[in-house]
Amino acid sequence: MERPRFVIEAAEAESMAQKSGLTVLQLLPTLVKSAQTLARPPISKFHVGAVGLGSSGRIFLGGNVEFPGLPLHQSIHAEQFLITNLILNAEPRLQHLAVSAAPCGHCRQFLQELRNTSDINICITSINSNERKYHPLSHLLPDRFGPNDLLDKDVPLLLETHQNGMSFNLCNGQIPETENPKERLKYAALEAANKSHAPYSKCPSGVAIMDCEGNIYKGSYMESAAYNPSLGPVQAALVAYLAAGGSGGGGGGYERIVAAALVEKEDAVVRQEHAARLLLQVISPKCEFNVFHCGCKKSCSRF
Ligand SMILES: O=c1ccn([C@H]2C[C@H](O)[C@@H](CO)O2)c(=O)[nH]1
Ligand SMILES: [Zn+2]
Repeated sequence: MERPRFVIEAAEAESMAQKSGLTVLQLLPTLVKSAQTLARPPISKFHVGAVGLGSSGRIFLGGNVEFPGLPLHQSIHAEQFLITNLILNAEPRLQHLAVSAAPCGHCRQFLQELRNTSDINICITSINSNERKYHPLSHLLPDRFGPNDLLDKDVPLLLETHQNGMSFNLCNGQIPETENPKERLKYAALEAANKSHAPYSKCPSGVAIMDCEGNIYKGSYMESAAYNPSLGPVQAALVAYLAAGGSGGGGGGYERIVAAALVEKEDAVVRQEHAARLLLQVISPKCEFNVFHCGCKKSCSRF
């Protein structure tokens, strides 16, 4: 069987639906089983699959990822994988979501970081096997606590364009052309940090990881208004790695990650360095990890 992919183009989604005599909205729940096969839950063995339809008509898949040897809160929920997948593909809006199990409170909260969350419609396939119904997220999480409680209305939310203005002192915001793998990795992490959603702590960060073939995968830190459901930058980079098939499709595959770079602000009140180092050390003990500090806007004191 062909391995399911993490993104289905709009035209292909239409033709898949047509072939099955379904609408695209009816197609989403039928893809949840494929999404479940993409999950990596070696601890729980509980495969969660999430399938999202974006405003571009593209379909995105996500699965849960667990890390033996680490605390459970380092796990990536299928819904978080899915949102990260949308970000990787610059999808501006999530409209419909089909999931294999009821989204937990943490995921309902994480989804509040999107604009107009009440417009996101969710179908839970485990409880609606005969009658596939979508319900608005507001139905699953009434009386929400979210970005509006803490931020001005014009602050960009998740999936919206972020430009955090982080730079190293010489690059002036420009990414130099370079063949040097370490430099490429460092600037990839800077790019990821500039797209990070960190409006609560104002401590954006980004990670880039490199596999043994020299491929680079970027991940941006994403905060939640409720803090704990936030997703770390290494997790986000691992989503990029897994979604690109970087792990070779097997069980773990993280030992193929040979180098990683983290970019965050100097003297940041929220720092990723220690958690990132721990996670990388456990999943890929030989991975070389470097941390680069930089300034926001024009000021930069190091590197
Ligand atoms: O909303 C949810 C609830 C749980 N899980 C995952 C987390 C963990 O890997 C496993 C068991 O909780 O299921 C999700 O992906 N999404
Ligand atoms: Zn969850």
